[in-house]
Amino acid sequence: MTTNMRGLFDGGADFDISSTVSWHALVTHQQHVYSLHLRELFVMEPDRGRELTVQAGDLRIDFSKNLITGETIELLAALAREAGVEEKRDAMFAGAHVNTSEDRAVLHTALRLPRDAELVVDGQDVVADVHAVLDAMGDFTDRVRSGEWTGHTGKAITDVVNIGIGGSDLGPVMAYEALRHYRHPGLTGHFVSNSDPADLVAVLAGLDAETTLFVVSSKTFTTLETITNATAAKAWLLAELGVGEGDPAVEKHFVAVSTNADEVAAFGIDTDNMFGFWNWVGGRYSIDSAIGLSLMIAIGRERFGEFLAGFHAVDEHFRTAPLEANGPALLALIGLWYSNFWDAQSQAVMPYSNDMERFPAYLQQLTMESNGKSVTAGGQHVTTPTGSVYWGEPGTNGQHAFFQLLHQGTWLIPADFIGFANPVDDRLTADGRSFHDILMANFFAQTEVLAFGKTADDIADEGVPPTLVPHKVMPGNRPSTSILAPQLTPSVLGQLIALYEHQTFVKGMVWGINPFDQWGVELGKQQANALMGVIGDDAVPAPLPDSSTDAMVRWYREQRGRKA
Ligand SMILES: O=P(O)(O)OC[C@H]1O[C@](O)(CO)[C@@H](O)[C@@H]1O
Repeated sequence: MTTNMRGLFDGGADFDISSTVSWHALVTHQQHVYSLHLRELFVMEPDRGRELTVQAGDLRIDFSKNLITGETIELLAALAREAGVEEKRDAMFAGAHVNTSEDRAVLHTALRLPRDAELVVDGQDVVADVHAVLDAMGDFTDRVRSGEWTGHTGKAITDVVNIGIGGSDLGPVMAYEALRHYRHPGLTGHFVSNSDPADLVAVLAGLDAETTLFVVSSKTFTTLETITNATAAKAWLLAELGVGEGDPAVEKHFVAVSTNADEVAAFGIDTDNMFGFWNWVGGRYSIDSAIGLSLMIAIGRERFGEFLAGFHAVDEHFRTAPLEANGPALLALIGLWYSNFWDAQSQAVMPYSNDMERFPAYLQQLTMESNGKSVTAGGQHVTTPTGSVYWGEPGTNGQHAFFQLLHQGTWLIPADFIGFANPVDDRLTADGRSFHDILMANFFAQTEVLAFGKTADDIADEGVPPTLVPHKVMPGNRPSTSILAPQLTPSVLGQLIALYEHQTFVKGMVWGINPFDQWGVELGKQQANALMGVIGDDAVPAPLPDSSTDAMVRWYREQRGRKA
């Protein structure tokens, strides 16, 4: 396969997804589905609960409570085919340069290939490279977990601080929290990301430098927040240990995860203690690369292997299942159905798992940094809305906060519910009742009530006063997808992440955009650097171009005791 995929991914300057036959068919079809309520759909198709459920690895994905019919799926699959989703998927897996604006392969799927798989890209044996790094991570992890790796004063490590931001933080912290049950009992993980010093200060306050290991995670090793935090952490460590800059103590307490060996060395970290990855791993697709080092230290190399195997199971499903029965593809296409044909602007994700609290935040970067684009890969302005706003909270907490709007508000907000049959531990009961059963009863109840609601007649029949009836009507017909798995294991977490990675890809491919670059975050970084000089300088700044920023900056300088 050629590595130059510009033709396929640019789609040709004339290709406009909203002008395709399938798109027009979906516009017409939407009017038909709009006239039906989920109550009617379940009467017309009594077995749709089973028929519209797809198995992807261990994930049981029930799409039946969506505003769809069998025909909707056929039309959406036709749209995906017209957009070339299958060819683009195959090209991505094969290592083609699908990230056209940066001329890079996109191979997070290679990070979870088994050791005996084969993939050579641009002359490089990718599988061998991946497993060499995994082995190095595993060896290091074993040494830290066993106490063989010690700090400068010979004490075993008790605390691991991951310093990173964006994809170099959200994946590690989300997975560390989600896999709480699998963590090493003698090691505590901490995550510092924000350039607000409060983040680092709060973490350092509870730490003993002698037993702390910092993992500085940054693909580029130039990210302002990460380098600032790492520099401050190094100064803290040196002061706490009573040694000076350049002291070899740093090597025992700082390791790096990066693609940039020069910057790692310049920072003062021994590149023997650097775990590498490659420019074909995007930041938001990197938790399964060396960026997962702090997670591997927490859960051990075997569990990390299971985590990767989970990703791979869903990769294989995505790669081989027909679109009509393909979990990630359907999740994407039904999401796109709401964005583009029902004017839905957001997508809620509700994990019924407290340990998955950070999953919605993780998905925000994955989906919104990927698909928040308004030009196509070929540089044309898109003709359709793209990237939804992802948000959510664990159930049941969300029920007592924003579910009111989901049930009776005016916006159409499709929601993904994620739940597990078995808790990772069920030691506590409430009067003999399982906590977990209470949690899951709520999961099932919410998806049921969102779909079917309660009519004015039913409410009146209960003797509710007529003036109160309209307030109590539950319209129903609110779509949700239920994603269930046997248990939140490392493998299942990997499967869930891969599910959302691939749904993000499919959406991007239908929209014709490049989900793998993020040019939109650059200008803000440059501007912050420019303003650093303005707000921190002794000299009174020259007038700034706009009166709002100018007045704010002068006010800020005054507050900080600087000349305004
Ligand atoms: O790992 P790095 O290079 O520090 O980048 C951190 C994050 O910054 C971004 O580039 C956006 O600013 C993300 O894509 C990335 O995950």
